[in-house]
Amino acid sequence: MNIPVELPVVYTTQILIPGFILKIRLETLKNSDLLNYLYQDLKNTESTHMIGIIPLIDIGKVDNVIGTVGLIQSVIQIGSVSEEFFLLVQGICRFLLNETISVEPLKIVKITPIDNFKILSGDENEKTELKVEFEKTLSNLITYSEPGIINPLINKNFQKFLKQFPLHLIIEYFLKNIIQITPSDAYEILRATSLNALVKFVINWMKQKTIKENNSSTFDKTGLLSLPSAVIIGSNTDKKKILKKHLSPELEEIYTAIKNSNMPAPVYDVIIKDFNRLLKMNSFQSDYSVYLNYVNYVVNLPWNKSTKETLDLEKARNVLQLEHYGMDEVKKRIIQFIAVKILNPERRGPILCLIGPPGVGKTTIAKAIGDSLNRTFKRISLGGINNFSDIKGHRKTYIGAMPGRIIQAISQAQTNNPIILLDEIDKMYKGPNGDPAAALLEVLDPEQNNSFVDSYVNVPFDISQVMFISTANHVAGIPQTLRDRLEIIYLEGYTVEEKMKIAENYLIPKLLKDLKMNELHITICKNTINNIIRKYTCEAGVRELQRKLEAICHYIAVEIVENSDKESKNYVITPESLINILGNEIYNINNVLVEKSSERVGIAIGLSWSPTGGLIQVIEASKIHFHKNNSQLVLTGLVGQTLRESVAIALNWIQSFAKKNELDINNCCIHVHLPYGGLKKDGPSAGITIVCAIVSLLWEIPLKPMIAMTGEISLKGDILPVGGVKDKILAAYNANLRTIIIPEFNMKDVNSLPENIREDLNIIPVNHLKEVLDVVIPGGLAFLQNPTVNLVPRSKI
Ligand SMILES: Nc1ncnc2c1ncn2[C@@H]1O[C@H](COP(=O)(O)OP(=O)(O)OP(=O)(O)O)[C@@H](O)[C@H]1O
Repeated sequence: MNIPVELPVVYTTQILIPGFILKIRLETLKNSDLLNYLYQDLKNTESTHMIGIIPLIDIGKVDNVIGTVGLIQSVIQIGSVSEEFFLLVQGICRFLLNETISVEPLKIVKITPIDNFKILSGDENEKTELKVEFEKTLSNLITYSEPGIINPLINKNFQKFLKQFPLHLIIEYFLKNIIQITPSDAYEILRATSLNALVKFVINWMKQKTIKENNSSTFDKTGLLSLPSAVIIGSNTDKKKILKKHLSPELEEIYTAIKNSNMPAPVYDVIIKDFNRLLKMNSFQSDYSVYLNYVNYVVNLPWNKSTKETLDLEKARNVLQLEHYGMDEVKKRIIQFIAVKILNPERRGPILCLIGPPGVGKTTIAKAIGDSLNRTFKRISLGGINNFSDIKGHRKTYIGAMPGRIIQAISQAQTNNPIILLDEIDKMYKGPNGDPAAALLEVLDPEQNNSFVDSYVNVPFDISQVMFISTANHVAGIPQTLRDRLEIIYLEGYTVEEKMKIAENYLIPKLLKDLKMNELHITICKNTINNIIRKYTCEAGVRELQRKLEAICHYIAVEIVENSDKESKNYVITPESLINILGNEIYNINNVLVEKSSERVGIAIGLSWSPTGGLIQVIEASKIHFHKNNSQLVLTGLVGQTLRESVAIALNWIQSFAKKNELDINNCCIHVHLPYGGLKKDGPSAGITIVCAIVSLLWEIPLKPMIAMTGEISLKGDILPVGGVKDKILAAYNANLRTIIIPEFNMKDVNSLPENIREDLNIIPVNHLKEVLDVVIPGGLAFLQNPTVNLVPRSKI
C-alpha cells in the first residue's frame, strides 16, 4: 500500500496502533474542515483515504512524535445535524512526524513511514540474546502464571509454536490475542519503532504476569543458592539430624524451600527449629498440620525477592496521563515522589492518602501508580474491620489462625516491595478485640516497620520497602494518630463535562473491551451520555455512570446474540432509546423543581452533602389554615433533629423580622417540606434556604431564579460556616446553577475549585440573613421592609 509523504493529522485521546481498528469520536464544529476533506477524499476513488492519528498526549511536542497512518474505513454521522461524528480507522503503519506544512484549515504534516517489524536488528549476539530471553520468559509464564492467560494449546506445544512461526508473527499474536492492552500499553507499543522494542515490551508484560518470576530467575542464574553464612555454621547439626530421617515428599519440598528462601539468619534458625519439631511429630498428631502449614507459609514469604522498580519520569507521566482523566494534583504529587526517588533511591517516601467521594478513581489511580513504577499492586479492603488481628494476624496456635492482611498481601504479591493499597482506611472501627488502627500505626511507622512482627508469622519481616497508599471517603473517619502519618490529597467530584470526557475516552472503550464486544457494534451519542449523567445518575464520581453504560452494553449483547444475522449492525444509542434500556428517568424531579422555583412562591434551592458528593435540595414551604395541634409548623421529608432545630431557628428569626416590618404571621401555620421524602436528611446547612423559602411564602413573592444557597443560621440571623462546600458548588454547577450563596467563612473552599469552574460562577459570600434576602428577593431587602414597593406581580400559592 502506498503511503503518502504528506498527511492531514488529528490528535486523539485513544491511541491507534497498526493492525488495529479504532472508532474515533470527533466534534463536528471543531472538525468541520476535516469532515469536508474526508467526504471529498472518499468521493475521489483515486485517493488513498488516509489520515495520520497522533496521541493527544503528544500535542505541542515537536521532536520524536510518532503517529499511525490510518486508513479511513467509514465516516459515521448520526442524523443530519449532529454535534459529533465518528471515524472508523484502520491502523496501517507508524510514522515519524518530520515537519508541519500547514495548520489551517487542516493540519498537514510531512511524515516518514516506519515499517521494519519483520526482522530483529542489531548484531547476531544481541538478536540471539533477545530470542533466548523471549523463549525463557514465555516458558516461565507458561509454568508459573495463573491459568487462562495463555491459550492451553500453546501451553502444551509452545516449543513447536516457537519453531513454527517467525518471531514477528508470534509478537503480533500476543498483541492481538493475549495482552489486554491498556491505554499506556498502547502508547508504549506505538512508540516501539522496531521489532526489538516490541519483543522487549512483550517480555516485560510476560514478566509481570509471571507470579513466581523472581523465584525462577534466581534458580536459573547459577542453579546454586547460598544460605546466610551464620546459619551454615550453626546448622550443620540440624542438617545431619534432618538427613538421618527419611523425609516425605511434602517435607522434602519444604526443606528445599527453606534452603532456597534466603531468609535472614535469625529467622532461619527459628524456622529450622520448628521444622525439626515437625520431623519429630507423628503426622496424626493434632499439632502436626498447624506446624506444617506454618513452616510452609513462612518459608514461602518473599524474604529476598523484590521487583525491579522502574523510576522513569516520562513513563510514569504517560501511564498516569493515559489511564486517568484530570486528577492533576495526584499526578503531580506522584511525579514529585518519583523524582525524589530518582535522586535518592534510599529515601522513604510519604504515605499518600487519597480522600474523595466514591467512584472518583482513587483505587484505579493507585493501581496506575503501581503500573508506572512497575511494582506489583495489592489492595487490602479495610472497610468493616474491627479487630487488631485482622492487621497483625492470630498466633499460630489459635484454631483457624491466619496471618494478618499485610503479610497476606505480601505473600500473594511474592515480592517484598509491592504497592499495597489500604482501601477505605476511614471505615475501620474499634471492636471488642482491639483497635485495627493501632496495628496499622506500627505498619506505617518507618521506625518500626523494618522488623514488623505478624502474630502468625512470629518472626520479624522487613516491610520497609512496601509502598503504602491509602484511600478514604472522609477525613473525619480516619483516627487522628493515623492521620498524622499520612499526606492527604483531596479528590473532588467531576463536573458533567468531565464525566462526559471520562465516559467517552475511558469508560466506554474499557467496557467494550472487557465485554469483548466489537467497538463497531455500538455507538453511544454525546447527548445520550449527557442524559444518562443528568437523569439516571446522581453522584460525584462515575461509578453509577459506568454501571448504566454497562447496562446498555448488556442490552445490546442480547440483541446481537438473538439476531446473529445482524452482527454487522451498528447499534446507535440515542437519548430517546434510553427509556427502553434503562427505564424511566430517576433524577429529573429535582431539575423540574429547580426550574419551577422562579414561578412559585415558597420554593428555595438549597445544597446538601452526602457521602456520594453534593446534591441539590429544594425546600418548599406552604401555608395551611389550621392544624389539629394548633401548632405553627408542620415539617415533612424525613428530617433529623438538627434540621428540625434549623427550621425552629428560621421561624423564630422570621417572626422578629416580620414584626419589625409590620407583617403579622402569628395566625398561620406553615408546612415546610424537603422533597425526596424517602431519603433521610439532617444537618444545619439548610438554615438560609429554609428562611428564604418561608420569606418567599409569607411575602408572596417568588425568589430570583436559579440561585442556590447553603449556610447555617444563628438565632440573630448570622450566617455560620458549613461543610462540603466544594462538593455542593460542583453539584450546583452540574445543575446549571451559576449563582451560589455561601457563608463568607467558606470562601477559602472556593479557591480549591478548578479555575474554569470558578470563573464561570457568581459566588456570593454572606455574613447575615439580611444580605441573603437582599440577593434572592426581587427588589432586594427594601421590598420586604416596605412591601408597597411592589416591583413584581405577586403570584398565588
Ligand atoms: N479520572 C478518571 N479517568 C478515567 N476513569 C476514571 C476516572 N475516575 C474514575 N474512573 C473510573 O471509575 C471507576 C471507579 O473508580 P474507582 O473504583 O477507582 O473509584 P474510588 O474512588 O476508588 O471509589 P471508592 O471510594 O468507592 O472505592 C473505575 O472504573 C475508574 O477507572
